[in-house]
Amino acid sequence: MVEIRLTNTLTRRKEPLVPLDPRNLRLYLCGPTVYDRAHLGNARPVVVFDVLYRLLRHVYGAQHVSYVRNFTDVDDKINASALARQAAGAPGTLESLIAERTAETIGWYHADMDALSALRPSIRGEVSDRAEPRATAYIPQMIAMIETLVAQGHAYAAQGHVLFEVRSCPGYGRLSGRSIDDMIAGARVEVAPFKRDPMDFVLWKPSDASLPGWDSPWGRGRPGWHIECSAMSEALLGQSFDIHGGGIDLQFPHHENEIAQSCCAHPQAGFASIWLHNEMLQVEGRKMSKSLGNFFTVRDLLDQGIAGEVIRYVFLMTHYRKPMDWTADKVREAEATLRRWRALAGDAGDGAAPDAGLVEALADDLNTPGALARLHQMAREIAGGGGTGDGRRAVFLSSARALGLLAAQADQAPRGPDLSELRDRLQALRIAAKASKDFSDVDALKARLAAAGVAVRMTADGVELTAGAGFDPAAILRLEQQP
Ligand SMILES: Nc1ncnc2c1ncn2[C@@H]1O[C@H](COP(=O)(O)OP(=O)(O)OP(=O)(O)O)[C@@H](O)[C@H]1O
Ligand SMILES: [Zn+2]
Repeated sequence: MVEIRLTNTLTRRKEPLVPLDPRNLRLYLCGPTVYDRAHLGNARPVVVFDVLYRLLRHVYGAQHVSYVRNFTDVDDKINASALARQAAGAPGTLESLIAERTAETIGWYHADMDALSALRPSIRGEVSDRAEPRATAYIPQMIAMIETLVAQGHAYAAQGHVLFEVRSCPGYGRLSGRSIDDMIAGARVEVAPFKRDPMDFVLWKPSDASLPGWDSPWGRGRPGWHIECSAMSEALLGQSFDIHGGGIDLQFPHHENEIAQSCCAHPQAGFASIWLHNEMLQVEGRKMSKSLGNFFTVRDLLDQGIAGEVIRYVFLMTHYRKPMDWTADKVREAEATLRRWRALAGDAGDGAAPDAGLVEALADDLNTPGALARLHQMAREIAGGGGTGDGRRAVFLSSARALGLLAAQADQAPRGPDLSELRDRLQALRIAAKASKDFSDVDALKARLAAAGVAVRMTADGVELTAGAGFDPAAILRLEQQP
């Protein structure tokens, strides 16, 4: 079996991946906060971890890999953006504005990441909403974990908040490699009267009547960001799992705090064995970020006619542990290469095993530049002729596909009817209607879905859409394009 080696941020070494359970290799990636389109930087971890996910599926088998990537759909940035839209005159309650926006953003995220040929997360190979948990669906688990931390003396309640007491956690700072005192000196920690120590961070905070909130032992409130991932990873992957990932910007404080919470709640468990972090996509030497305003979205590039596969290739050109820039030269190189490679692969058959040298490059800490170099070499050999052309072309094609490149046209076209965006929209309208007692928008969308051959079933926890007889994809497309 191929030995996979990964650089573990926790130990700062390249280490062999030793699965806790080879029949269920478990991977958690911190997903997006859903209030806006993903920018190109947000797509880098998705592509990097998709390469890892594909490699794990190749080595261990798709049913033996679980990949969970969450949606953070409760967050102060989401609240602030909904409040701003309300202030600008958008109709509806804050709750309905938030529900609409998070559902819409999740639909955009899926469409954009699908365009980059990123496989959807799955649990033991099964793609479902469970593999992409929304934080708001796991509030009871978060409350239970906070209660455990309070009971074990690692957290305290004060003025409607619950704070994690950082100095109660022996290994705190190990992931980021800093002492608590250095962190206080270097970080912009929020000093607040209810904190015993400025480093203590929020597990739970109070919500006034105008903000989303849930009942808890500490009053109506909402979770802090860090506890979301600790609770969701435990619920779906267990107290110990193999790999936890994200961008390097999450190393501190988000991941340091996740470790503190999970390891103090379950001192006998290991939490994540390997911490894997991708470096940043930069613009003129600075991280591309919403707050700096130096960003463009994946959708902007797709709309300019740059193929998702080209964006993916540009990411693969740089090793994940190095910062990178997006340049027009790289785009030209990717487009020319992919055009040549498609022509070379021609009608090669599917199903060959990928080249061992390429798999070896990926197993060596996801060396994607090395894997691309191997593909270039294979392409030169095929172009140079030689008798066994067909077999070589089949290996070339499956090797490119191991990297998520040269997908079959059928894979790129939407597979069957994807009704998730419309389902999310109907659900958002329904939440809004419950608040406003005006169901006319819900009824109108239901009628249009029925006319397009879609059966609608409303249950206590959600909406189910199924394509029935008379399903009309063109009508669905028109519905999707209507605001
Ligand atoms: N410039 C970047 N390069 C690579 N990864 C990034 C970049 N910016 C954010 N990420 C990663 O994107 C993922 C989603 O993060 P999230 O939705 O919280 O974005 P964000 O941090 O709010 O973005 P921003 O920093 O622009 O506000 C995280 O894993 C984060 O590390
Ligand atoms: Zn997280």
